[in-house]
Parts: sequence; C-alpha cells; structure tokens
Amino acid sequence: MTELRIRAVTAGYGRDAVLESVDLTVPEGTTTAVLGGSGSGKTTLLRLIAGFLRPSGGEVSVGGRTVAGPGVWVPPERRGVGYVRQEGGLFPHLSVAGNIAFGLPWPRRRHRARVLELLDLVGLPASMADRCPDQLSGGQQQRVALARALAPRPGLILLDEPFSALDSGLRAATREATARALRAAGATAVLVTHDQGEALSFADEVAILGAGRFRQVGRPAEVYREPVDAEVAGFLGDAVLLDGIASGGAVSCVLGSLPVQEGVPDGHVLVMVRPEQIALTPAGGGHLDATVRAVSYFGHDAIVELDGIGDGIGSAPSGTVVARVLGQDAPRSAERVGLSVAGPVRAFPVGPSVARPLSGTAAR
Ligand SMILES: Nc1ncnc2c1ncn2[C@@H]1O[C@H](COP(=O)(O)OP(=O)(O)OP(=O)(O)O)[C@@H](O)[C@H]1O
Repeated sequence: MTELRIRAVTAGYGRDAVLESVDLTVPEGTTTAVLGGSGSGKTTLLRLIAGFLRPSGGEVSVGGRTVAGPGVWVPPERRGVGYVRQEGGLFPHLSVAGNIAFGLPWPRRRHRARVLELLDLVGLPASMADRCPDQLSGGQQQRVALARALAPRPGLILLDEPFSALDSGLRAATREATARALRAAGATAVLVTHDQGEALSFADEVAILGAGRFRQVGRPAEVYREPVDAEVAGFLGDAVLLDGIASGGAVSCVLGSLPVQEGVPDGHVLVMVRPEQIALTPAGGGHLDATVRAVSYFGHDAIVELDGIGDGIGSAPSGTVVARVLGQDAPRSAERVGLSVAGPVRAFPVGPSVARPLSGTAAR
C-alpha cells in the first residue's frame, strides 16, 4: 500500500506554470478525485506523478520514496505507478490476454493464471481472454486497460478520465467495477474527471483544481455542503446564489430569514442554497409563495425555476431561484407554489467595497 505526497510542486510547459506550489496527500489505499475545468492542469498533475513531466520546484513522493525533487529523479518505469488513459490505449494487435500480460514483468508474461485472475478482478469472464480489443465494448476495453495497469501490482494507479467516452449506463457499471477492483487490489488511486457526480460518488476525497492550485480538498459530503467559495460550490453541483445580510446566525435574503452554517461573520454575504434544499408545497403551505417560471424534467427529478418570490430583502426580479424535486412531483409552468428551505445554508462574506445589486443567480 502506498501513500502519495505532493509538496509545493510547481510545474508547467516552458515558462508557463500550470501548477503553482500545489500540495496534495492521498492516503494509502484511498482514492482522490481531482475535479477541475478544462485546461486547469488535471492531466499535467497526473503526468507529473507518473514521471512524464519534471516539476520545476517541490517534491513528489510515492510510498515514502521521493521520486521527483531537488536532485532526485526516478524515471516512470521505476516509480511503481499505473496509468489508465481516457481511451484505454490497448494494443490492437494483441489479444486481451496479451494486453494484460504486457503489464506483467518479463518472466511472468506467460502466466495465464495471473491474467485470468486480473480479468476476474475487473469483472470480466475468462472467455474474453482470447478476444481482440475491437471485439469488446468500450467499457470492456476500459476494464482490460485497468487490468493491464494493475498487473504489476502498482501501489498507485492514475486514472485519466477513464469513463468519459462511455455512455451513461456503461459508465456507471465500469465505474463500479473499477472501484471494486481498486479496493480488492488495495491500490491508492487518483482519478481525474470533469464530472462532479463521478468525483463525489467514486472517491474518498475530492480535490478541486483551479487557477494553478487546489482550491479545496476534502471528503465528498464536506466539499459539497461546505465549499470554500461560490466558484467551488458551482463546480460541485447546482448552486443558487443570493445576496443577503448575515446577522446573529441567520441570513436575510429573497428566500426569507434562514439559519446559516457556523462561522459566518455578520454583514453582507453571498448565500448559497443547493436546489434540493428548496422544498415545494401547494401554495400557502411553505414559508413563501412563488410562481413556476419553467420546469426541466429529467424523469427521476426535475429542476423548477421560480420567480415572483415573496418579500425577502431585495426581491429578485431578474434572478433565478431553482428547486430540485422528484420528477413525479414536478409542478406545471405558471403554477403558484409554496416553498420552504431546509437549512442551514452556506454563506460567503462579501467585502464592503464590493458594490453588488441584491439579486439571485443559479450557478450551474
Ligand atoms: N505539451 C504541452 N505543451 C504546452 N502546453 C501544454 C501541454 N500540455 C498541456 N498544456 C497546457 O497546459 C494547460 C493544462 O493542460 P492539462 O491538459 O493539464 O489540462 P486538463 O485540466 O487536463 O484539461 P482537460 O480537462 O481539457 O483535459 C493547458 O493550458 C494546456 O494548453
């Protein structure tokens, strides 16, 4: 089992630093998902850990051994790190067994039993061993790529958006098979993804990368419920953002007076409410009434845009407040409904010099 530690690492291409003095620890046997926008440096981070890129400062250690740092450089093949790419990258001219065996050290490449064990680990039947990659579905190919990466028993596995090319059903099944295989192998893993649901459901910890550094690292429920700022909140899921005034443990905003999470100083704040915190009732049955402006129906749930909300501070004629409800409970457009908010809500202090109109927006 292997811990990954990254300390004050700066890296990039030429003179352009993509990562600036970043720190990250992935405890042994756990998975951290790195979430960030396109171009934020997720792949650069994996290349740095794998040894395909040298840092210009800082230190990377794998299993307590420094693999990159001042005066130290361990080449990729000697780091004991597995890498699974977005497209799997199987060798088309080798069978499934040949691809997996390629990941084994030379003397063991003929060990059929180990190949079959690895197929089983990633949830594929032994009968697939002699197929060619083009006779497999995308999800099966990704599982073979994972088996190949796990073959030499690396302590650390890097997964670079390995599910993103798969359709949603296959994606979920492949993700679950991967999580099971990683647990069974006891591997430490770093998953890079654009998909917040994937990051929150797959990993023990989520690390949000932006502007060259980690903006927040924490357990999924912690980063979802207690994001450090509005931008991170928007990265992790839908967020209704409202101007408000905090005072004595409550905030006043267009949704009324709401209990606020601890530690928010009195004053002007940006209030964050997750859409599922807003419950809809028949008109007159909640704290406030509102009018349904539009409904986006997804089957299992629906997003309901609301306006005409009762008298909070600064009623928000141009802002958007959205609620997430069960699909079967979705109201109709133009219907008048009641709403109430399950607190406490999150709020971010706003500097006194920042003059903002009181309004509401939905970061999606
Ligand atoms: N080989 C390279 N040479 C120069 N610049 C590069 C190179 N590879 C990546 N970059 C730049 O580094 C930045 C980070 O790229 P990176 O691929 O790490 O981002 P990412 O978060 O993985 O993006 P995406 O989600 O779109 O894959 C981008 O601005 C990119 O243009």
